Amino acid sequence: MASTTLICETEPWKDLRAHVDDLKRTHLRELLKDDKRSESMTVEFDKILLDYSRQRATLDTLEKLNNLAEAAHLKEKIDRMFNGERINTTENRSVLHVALRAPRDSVINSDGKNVVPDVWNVLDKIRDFSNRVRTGAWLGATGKALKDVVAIGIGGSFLGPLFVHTALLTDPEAAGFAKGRRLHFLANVDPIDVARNIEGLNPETALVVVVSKTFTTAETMLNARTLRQWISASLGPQAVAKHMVAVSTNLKLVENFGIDPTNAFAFWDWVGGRYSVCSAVGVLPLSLQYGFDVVERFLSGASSIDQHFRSAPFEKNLPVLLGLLSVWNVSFLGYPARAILPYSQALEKFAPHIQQVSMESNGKGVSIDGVPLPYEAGEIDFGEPGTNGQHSFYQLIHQGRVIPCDFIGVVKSQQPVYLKGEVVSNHDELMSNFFAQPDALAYGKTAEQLRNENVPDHLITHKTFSGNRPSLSILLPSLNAYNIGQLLAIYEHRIAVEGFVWGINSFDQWGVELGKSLATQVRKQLHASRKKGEAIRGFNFSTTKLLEKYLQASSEDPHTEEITVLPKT
Ligand SMILES: O=P(O)(O)OC[C@H]1O[C@](O)(CO)[C@@H](O)[C@@H]1O
Repeated sequence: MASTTLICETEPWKDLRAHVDDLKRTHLRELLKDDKRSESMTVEFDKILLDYSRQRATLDTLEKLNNLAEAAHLKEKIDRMFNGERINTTENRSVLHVALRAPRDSVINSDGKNVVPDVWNVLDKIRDFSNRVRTGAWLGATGKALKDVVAIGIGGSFLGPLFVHTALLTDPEAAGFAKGRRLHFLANVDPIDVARNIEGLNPETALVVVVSKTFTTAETMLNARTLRQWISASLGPQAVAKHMVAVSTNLKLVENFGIDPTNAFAFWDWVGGRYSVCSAVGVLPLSLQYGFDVVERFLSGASSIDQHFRSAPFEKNLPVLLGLLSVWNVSFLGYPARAILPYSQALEKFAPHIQQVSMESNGKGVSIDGVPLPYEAGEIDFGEPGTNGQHSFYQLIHQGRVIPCDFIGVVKSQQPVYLKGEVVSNHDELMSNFFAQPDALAYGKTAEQLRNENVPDHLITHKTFSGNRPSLSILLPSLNAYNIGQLLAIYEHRIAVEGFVWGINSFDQWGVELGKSLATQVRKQLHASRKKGEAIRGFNFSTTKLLEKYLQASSEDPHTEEITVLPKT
């Protein structure tokens, strides 16, 4: 299995390449006439329905994709991940986010050690701490209950928890447990984000959770120092112990920062940042807001998909099917992007989260063995909840670029409304669009149809829709904590499947390092120019001029004088 052969050199890849021409001769209008095909392109697991009949694929395509999975050793790679092997080779780490949501009695080994008891130790500690904060057994320095939590973190230490929080906000059960509490996220190093977060916030009732896997991320650490100052300026430095806690793999740095290690919640280097929402990264802030029991249901949902992913045959395996179809769309049909279109406002932060999971994982240019890829890996993910997206970028999807779409619908609304006298309930209105859009994309509208509708000749080409635009539909039974966990895990594993087939390392992210080190050089220059009037040196003409302009135009702003109290917004 340790082979350096690129997947594009295998027979199944070449076979799929040749097969593209067969597909080019068909139109989705034709493919969708075959009910048997459509029926076999529908899969259900744990009340989640996946319908991929609107993919530009035949049953033959699926068989060929299955051969590709075999050539890529997909099954072995999935097993190696679950077995805790160090599949993140460039960082020499195992990839075990599945252990974060494994039932208490399961055994998942990393380096011969069962990591599940460690996971549950932290979960128990979170259950206890969040209960104490929520019940008022843990109070702030002035004796007040802590009702506002500010989670500071960026990237994976932000986007996943934000997605889950946003999805739970309107879930009636979760909302009931969150009464009187607020959860805020501070991610951007832009001081505007600080200003927005502390607007209307009283440090006496605020708990700051610093979330950083490394505890070295520049943005997070500056924001943490900023809020530490906000707390000490108002309540005194001794208040920090009551008002700041941390989540990290680097407990030494947490202590150096001045946070009591007993108030630090650990995770492990076998959890990638973008796969960390099921660790204390997400579980702590979410438990503080909704209570641990709700979050535990979220973990169970993710775990149910983990088990399905590991054991279901590929033809019934949701993440595997989704992953293989994505490879088909990107590598063979040549579509570089994917639109994630949830028909639920509760999922408004799902696409931004998946953007990181997918694009940081699979945005790679070399194979896992370091060989430059002669094919593109990764895809551009973006999205908006329907129907907002329909009034924004759908025009491009319908008549411009071909972008495979994921339509995600929910059977039971979190907040049903049915007004007297209306034709349908508000949720049915929303879902009418969920059902209509995939067909509009697939079938399009022909000139002949338009003529039959007496559309004037000069508008025929403008109103013609080519159709033949692929999509898939995922229908969830509802959107409670359990289903939210399932949805998350389906996408996490789908993205891993894509990476496994492309033969890349989906679990490192060297690409973000260069920008970070160049920013360090700029930071030094800004300091030297502002404090010592040093000339700009070591940058190209363009950057030098931009820096000069910036320094000159902002010389009046508070860059040189240190402030001790944050300005009021
Ligand atoms: O949790 P940390 O260590 O602060 O890192 C934040 C983010 O920075 C990255 O390393 C790069 O964007 C992400 O992978 C990670 O989620």
